[in-house]
Amino acid sequence: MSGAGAVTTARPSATGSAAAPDFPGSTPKLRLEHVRKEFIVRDAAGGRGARKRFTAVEDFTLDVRAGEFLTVVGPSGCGKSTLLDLLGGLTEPTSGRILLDGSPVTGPGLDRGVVFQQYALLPWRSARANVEFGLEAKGVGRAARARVADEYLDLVGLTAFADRYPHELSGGMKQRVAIARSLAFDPEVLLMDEPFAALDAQTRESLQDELLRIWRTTGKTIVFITHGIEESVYLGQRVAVMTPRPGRLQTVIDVDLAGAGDAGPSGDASRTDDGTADHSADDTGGDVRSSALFGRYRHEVWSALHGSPTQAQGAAAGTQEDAHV
Ligand SMILES: Nc1ncnc2c1ncn2[C@@H]1O[C@H](COP(=O)(O)OP(=O)(O)OP(=O)(O)O)[C@@H](O)[C@H]1O
Repeated sequence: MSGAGAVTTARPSATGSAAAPDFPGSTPKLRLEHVRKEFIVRDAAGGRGARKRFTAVEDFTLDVRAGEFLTVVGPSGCGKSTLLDLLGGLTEPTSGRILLDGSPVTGPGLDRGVVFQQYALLPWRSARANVEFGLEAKGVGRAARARVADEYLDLVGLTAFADRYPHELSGGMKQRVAIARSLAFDPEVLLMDEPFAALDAQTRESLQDELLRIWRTTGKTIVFITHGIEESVYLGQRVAVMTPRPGRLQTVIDVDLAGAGDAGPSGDASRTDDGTADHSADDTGGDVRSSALFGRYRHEVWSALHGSPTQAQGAAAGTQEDAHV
């Protein structure tokens, strides 16, 4: 672990180079290799019926190791959701490839759970029945479904609300159900697209802590999209910073919050083996988000998002990115 103050661990993106592995010697859980995504959109300037190519994601190369918590941060419209859709197999790259355990992703699968900003719960089903949904698709029997659903509702602290319907739950509770539903069919990877963006600040912070606890309990690989700098630093072991559209990988910042928010002279209140914030520190008075170390990481991500050389290059190249078709 790096000592407090040793913040800068960013590396430049692999843009334009051969896709060298981020973790030599081991197969990454997920690998994005020179991924580019274009959409065909209407071209208002080109006359009636004209279309043009629109590049949302450009030459994106990144490995995610098994059990890692990776956050992806970038400005609005930079292609974050597009990237998550690609990882989920909901859409295909225009060029480049995406590998899961070394095999190309060809579509959605039960090996990946997706949690969206909108809870996407079925309104006519109770919380338990919503969590059971993915298990039905997997052919799990009724009794086993109910048992697994209750286990995951317990994990997200909703045992007492298992029989409630979505309209009877708060926003935070609905998102907890959505997380339980994604975890219940035991995917190896959890893909989360700004899942807490619609929640108030206090609920968001408590769900961030819950998610870290769940991640530590389950050992899932998590890719978490956000436009919140603080959220990216608080949750991620690494923060992948994207440029404005077309989204390229600007840089990856390693985060080690070990020791941040230390509560007392012992200095161990928030130490974790994985370097992410330990919410239990809050119980002892530690406040990770207010620590100087957290502030330095936040500034580092902020600096990468603003005034980056790649941003200027992207703007300069803008006229070439939207080719007519
Ligand atoms: N199906 C589509 N067809 C055409 N353009 C699309 C499509 N999906 C996304 N885009 C465009 O691609 C760009 C990236 O969109 P995306 O939703 O991935 O960005 P984002 O970073 O998630 O944005 P936000 O933070 O605002 O949610 C946007 O300019 C968007 O308009």
